[in-house]
Order: sequence, then structure tokens, then C-alpha cells
Amino acid sequence: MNKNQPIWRRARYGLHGLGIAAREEASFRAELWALSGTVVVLIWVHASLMWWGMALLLMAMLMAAELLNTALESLADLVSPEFHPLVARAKDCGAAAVFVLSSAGVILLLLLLWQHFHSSSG
Ligand SMILES: Nc1ncnc2c1ncn2[C@@H]1O[C@H](COP(=O)(O)OP(=O)(O)OP(=O)(O)O)[C@@H](O)[C@H]1O
Repeated sequence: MNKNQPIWRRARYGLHGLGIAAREEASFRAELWALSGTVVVLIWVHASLMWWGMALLLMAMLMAAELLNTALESLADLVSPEFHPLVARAKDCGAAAVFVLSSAGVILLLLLLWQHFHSSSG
């Protein structure tokens, strides 16, 4: 196994992983749509640089959590294709990480919209 490979090769592996997730994971595709929708909302409300930073950081964290969850699920399925309570625990915790970040994303979007309508009505 080759360790310490050059950065361009690791970037290529990363892009390959992104391609796999985009092709094979419906939830990752849904997050890409959510990212596009978020960008449209940010443009529509003329969001400040701070809102852009927070929203894009949160979306990147959500997609990274989804990718790690996919990696965990693949390894769990390889190690234990049969039912095992520890696999259930690992997969449920991976799903919980994605859930926490999705909820934070929804709350952030609601706050942004609230601020937009609140300041335009005042
Ligand atoms: N081998 C297993 N042993 C125990 N429980 C499992 C096992 N496989 C799946 N589960 C349970 O089923 C849930 C869903 O698992 P699954 O692998 O279908 O993931 P998923 O969230 O539907 O992801 P995806 O649709 O992206 O594959 C897990 O969170 C876990 O509770």
C-alpha cells in the first residue's frame, strides 16, 4: 500500500469518491440540490458575506458528514453483512451526524429568511 502520496493524487481519489457518492447515493444528490437551492436563496435575499460564509460552511460540513457516513456504511456492510447490534449502532450514529447538520442547515435558512422579511417589513 502506497502511503504519503502526492497531493494531486489524493485530490484525484477525493474527486473519485465524490463521483461515487453523486452516482450511487440518493441522499448525497439531495444535498447537492439543497446546496443549489441555498445558493439561490442567498442570491435572492442579497445575503451578506457573513451569511454566505455560514451557509456554505454548513453545507460543506453536511456533505462531508454524508460522505463519511457512506464510507462507514460501506465498511460496516463489508465487515458484517448480517444483522449485528453494533453495526446498527454505528450506522444509526452516522445517520445522526447527518441529521444534526441537516437540522442546523434548516434552522440557519429559517433565520436568514426571518431576518430578510423582518428587516424588509420594518
Ligand atoms: N448489518 C446490519 N446490522 C444491524 N442493523 C443494520 C444493518 N444494516 C442496516 N441496519 C439498520 O438499518 C438502518 C439503515 O441502514 P442502511 O445501510 O440501509 O442505511 P441507509 O441510511 O438506508 O443508507 P443508504 O440508503 O445510503 O444505504 C441502519 O441505520 C441500521 O439501524
